[in-house]
Amino acid sequence: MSAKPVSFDSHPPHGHPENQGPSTQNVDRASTASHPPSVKPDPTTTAPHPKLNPHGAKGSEPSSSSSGPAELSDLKVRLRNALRQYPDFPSKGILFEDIMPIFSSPKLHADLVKALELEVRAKFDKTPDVIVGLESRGFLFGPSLALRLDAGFVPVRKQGKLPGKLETEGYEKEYGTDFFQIQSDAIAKGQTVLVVDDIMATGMFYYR
Ligand SMILES: O=P(O)(O)OC[C@H]1O[C@H](OP(=O)(O)OP(=O)(O)O)[C@H](O)[C@@H]1O
Ligand SMILES: Nc1ncnc2[nH]cnc12
Repeated sequence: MSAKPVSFDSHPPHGHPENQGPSTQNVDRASTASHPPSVKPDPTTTAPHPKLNPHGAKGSEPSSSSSGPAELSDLKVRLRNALRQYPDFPSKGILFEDIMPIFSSPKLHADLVKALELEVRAKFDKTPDVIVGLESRGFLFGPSLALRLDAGFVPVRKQGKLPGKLETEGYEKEYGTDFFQIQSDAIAKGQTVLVVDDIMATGMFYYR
């Protein structure tokens, strides 16, 4: 439905040409479910998209009466503060953003799904028919978001994992090369698709 990635975080991705400086997050702060992070104002929060349609297309009614731009920006602050940074992992020069503290907390996990739903509804005037999740960490986000949007879920997997007729595409990553595959009949002609993943690092997969 869009060739351009929609970033949950409005910072350019790590390693992207627009983001060669140090991380804007606290590298030495470790937050966990049992030690929740402090909430700071989010200077990167943007105004709601003009296409926001609260009564629009399929499955477009957010599931909470308190949802909206203010709730979304609050959720983004909490989620960003839950990330943990590991410098020089898995190799020197990489700042690894660990998303797992979000999933170890039921509250943050619920916040994440809610925020993704609100973001999609704010960004697009029609919800997607299919959510495509990229292995591995895209699988943490895709199925729960698909349920919230009344969409199907289709996996894109690393080479050699899917049976049947496949489409294959190679891509460069921040620390390596890999191949993605999808089943050829997984998406029907005319369906709108939203691709979901955990993080843009170099953005190579999206921008090439
Ligand atoms: O912006 P890019 O440079 O393209 O990098 C981002 C990609 O790299 C990671 O996948 P990876 O295959 O390393 O890990 P995973 O299997 O744990 O998801 C991450 O999950 C993104 O898919
Ligand atoms: N900097 C990074 N942090 C977390 N996951 C990644 N996958 C690729 N680059 C990454």
